[in-house]
Amino acid sequence: MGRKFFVGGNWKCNGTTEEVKKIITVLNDAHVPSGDVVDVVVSPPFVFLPLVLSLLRSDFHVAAQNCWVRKGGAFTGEVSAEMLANLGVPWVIIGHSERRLILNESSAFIGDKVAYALSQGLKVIACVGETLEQRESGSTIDVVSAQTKAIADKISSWDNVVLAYEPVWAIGTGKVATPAQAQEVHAELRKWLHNNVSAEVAESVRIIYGGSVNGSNCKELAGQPDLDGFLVGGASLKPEFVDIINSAL
Ligand SMILES: O=C(CO)COP(=O)(O)O
Repeated sequence: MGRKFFVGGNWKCNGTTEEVKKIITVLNDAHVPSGDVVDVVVSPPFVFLPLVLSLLRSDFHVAAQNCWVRKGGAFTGEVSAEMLANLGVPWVIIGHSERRLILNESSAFIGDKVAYALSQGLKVIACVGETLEQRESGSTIDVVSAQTKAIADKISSWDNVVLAYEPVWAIGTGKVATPAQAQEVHAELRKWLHNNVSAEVAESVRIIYGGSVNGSNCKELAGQPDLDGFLVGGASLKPEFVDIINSAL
């Protein structure tokens, strides 16, 4: 059984009600492969989740961009995994580099979050990726392996996890990883899973790429054997997101 292609759209901290409605209209009108061929998941800011849940076509799914690390309670400003489950949000993005680097979330904290979100029945898009400095010093594989280990240490099943490789130097920079650069890291991550989790998990877990993916570069990236889809930032707010979904074919 092959791995089903996965295309996520991370809207980050963008959008107004009117803009959200426009994006949804484009997505709802789009001709794309069936849900048997590709999983499409859009991730609006928390405040727009109910609107997106109510308007979005039923073959596309919704993700939150973060959630709290434990059960909710006295944690001002946080949104818990239970709340997302209660709202009917099936997916959550955890460990995005913007949270690791700007909000100082550690790998151990992210591992705890992934484990808690899974325990509440959510599916997780877990992100890893190296900075430019780390790439230039030759530590890319060590960095992404350690980030993956911090997650693997806390979870007992990878069934509901998609791993997103997002090199920090490629995010929002227009500097996309070459297909060969992406394939090399994806293959190493799969090897890490094989050696440290199991052969079955290595074979079945989808490893998706994020970082300056657009309608023009997606097809070549999608052709790489260990690349099972995308996590798209900027281009997920534009009609070309539909072209990226169609790169699944
Ligand atoms: O961070 C990303 C997706 O999570 C990628 O962002 P860009 O596609 O804007 O580079």
